[in-house]
Amino acid sequence: MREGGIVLVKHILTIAGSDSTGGGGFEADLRTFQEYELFGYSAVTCIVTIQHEKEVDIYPIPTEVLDKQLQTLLDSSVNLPYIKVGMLGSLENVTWFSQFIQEHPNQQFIIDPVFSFKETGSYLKGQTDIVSFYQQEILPHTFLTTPNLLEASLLAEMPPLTSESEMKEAAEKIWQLGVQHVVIKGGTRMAGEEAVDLYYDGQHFQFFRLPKLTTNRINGAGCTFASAITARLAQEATPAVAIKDAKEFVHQSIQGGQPFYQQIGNVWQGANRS
Ligand SMILES: Nc1ncnc2c1ncn2[C@@H]1O[C@H](COP(=O)(O)OP(=O)(O)O)[C@@H](O)[C@H]1O
Ligand SMILES: Cc1ncc(COP(=O)(O)O)c(C=O)c1O
Repeated sequence: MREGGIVLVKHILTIAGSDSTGGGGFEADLRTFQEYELFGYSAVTCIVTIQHEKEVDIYPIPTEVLDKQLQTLLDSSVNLPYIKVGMLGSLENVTWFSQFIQEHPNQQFIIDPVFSFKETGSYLKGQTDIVSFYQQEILPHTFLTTPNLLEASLLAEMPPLTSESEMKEAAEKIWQLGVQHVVIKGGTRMAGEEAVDLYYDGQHFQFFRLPKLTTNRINGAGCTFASAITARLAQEATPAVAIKDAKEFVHQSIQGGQPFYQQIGNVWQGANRS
């Protein structure tokens, strides 16, 4: 759309934490939105720092500050129909968000339930309560969710998922919580040569497969995948098309990943520029 001589772009919001390593969090989301030529906004939920490659500290933003960020954005004249949500960072923030999502029935929420860290394999504090808030209060109001294999087993209350049939069973259980579209990321955690993701809309299963890349530059892959899906939805793609495009986008971003630590590096969204 044009206004005078100016091209007007679509606007999109992420509610997410800051990843001080630069790879994940709202930093990844905004870089992704930019590649899709969308005007990205962020409301910051927490700041994550990592010392000596293993000590993860999460500094949650107080809920009143979260409220004020969202008021600033949602009171404006811009339209933000699609909102991506990443790490909320504390049980207080998860509780706050449960209320927020229910008060905004006209927005479509894409929820990436971030419960654990790839860098260290550690989990968020208060994990059991956090998972039950997602199950009972958040997912029933969610348009699309993108758990990884670990998060899917927690949400579906199943043992670790090791096969495509278990992914299907978990997707059905998560869908029964009330979310409209479920995407389970098999990623590298699933055995085999392919990075397999599963989409379920309550009726049909669809697998998305691409070759597994041999690289450790994968920090931010989950955030990039969910924000690319949100970007394509904002551009009016169907969920199946949005997932297919996002899968190719994150694949390119992993392939063009940049070094950070010796053990793990960061995905680079700019690798999608031809
Ligand atoms: N090594 C890899 N090669 C190709 N695709 C990958 C690789 N690792 C992850 N992916 C893909 O990246 C996306 C994010 O997955 P994953 O890294 O499992 O998420 P999370 O960051 O939430 O744990 C998925 O589409 C997954 O299949
Ligand atoms: C704030 C924040 N959100 C999300 C993530 C998850 O990143 P990924 O996309 O690798 O799952 C991280 C990882 O460090 C993070 O710090």
